[in-house]
Amino acid sequence: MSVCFSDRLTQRILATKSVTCVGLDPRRQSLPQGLQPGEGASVADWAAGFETFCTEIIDVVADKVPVVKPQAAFFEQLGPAGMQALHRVIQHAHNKGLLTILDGKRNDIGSTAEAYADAYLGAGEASVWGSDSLTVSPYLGADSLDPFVAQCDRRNAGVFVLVKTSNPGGGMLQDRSSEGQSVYQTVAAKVEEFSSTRRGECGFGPIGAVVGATYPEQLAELREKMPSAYILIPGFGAQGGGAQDVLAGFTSAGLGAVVNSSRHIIFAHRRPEYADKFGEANWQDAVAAATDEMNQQLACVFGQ
Ligand SMILES: O=C(O)c1cc(=O)[nH]c(=O)n1[C@@H]1O[C@H](COP(=O)(O)O)[C@@H](O)[C@H]1O
Repeated sequence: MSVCFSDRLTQRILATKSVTCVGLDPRRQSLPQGLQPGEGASVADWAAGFETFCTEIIDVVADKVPVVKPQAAFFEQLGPAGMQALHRVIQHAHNKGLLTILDGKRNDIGSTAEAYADAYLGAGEASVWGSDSLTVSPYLGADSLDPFVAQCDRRNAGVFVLVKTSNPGGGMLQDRSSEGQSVYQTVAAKVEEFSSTRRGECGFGPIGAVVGATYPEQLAELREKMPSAYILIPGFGAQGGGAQDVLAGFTSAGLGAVVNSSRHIIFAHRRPEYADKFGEANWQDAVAAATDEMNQQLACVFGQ
């Protein structure tokens, strides 16, 4: 890959006029009936169902959004068959021109983190996964992030470091203060340090941050503290975040962030407002409608 991750993301955002990230979180019990393999099905049957589900979603949203975020956990639940499905889902997204954020929230001590970085962000035959970017945890310290940053440099990959997560309990650690600074502020400063020396043409670097839509005040604060970092904003839709909550994450040109929604888009056929209109058999149309709706709700970021 010859172009910086942040520039590739920016190009896709401008081309699609969308800041929506569609989260691929396949859950057995929520799959459309037609894709549920039935009683006594093997994990391989479920993996096939997940793969069909995710690739069909990709086909629907490929021209509507810049990026998709497969959540590794749901594929890992299915063992090797699930991991192979995940691999093919990532490839399918790339074949359709989408960027990928693999949501694995990985990390370990530096020497092991190197293996994670190589596994998920490596290139060609060296990597089974070859994702464009990966979510990573900062809780083993700055040296644990170095291998991921090195991989960003080597391969023009990207990472999103957990800074202020969307869940209610995240504050237990992230809001803790010492020496006048909270943990999330300390992590944000590190992210900015990494990205500020690696800015692409768009003005942002490849080391991004995760900040939940459920914390709009902190999002505004963190946008200011990390002017060089792309922000992945989860928590839109099913977790209660709305367009007004995420506005502060963007620059006046509508750049610098992408907003993830998983359940509200991929299982839109189960939402009352779409269930009657499309029915379960037309779940792909519900995905398209929910994606269009989110794009419309977020169109305001371009006109701030
Ligand atoms: O890293 C993430 O993507 C993430 C971070 C965070 O703070 N909160 C959060 O919800 N996520 C992920 O974003 C997705 C949210 O899914 P929905 O609540 O269904 O939109 C899930 O895959 C979560 O694992």
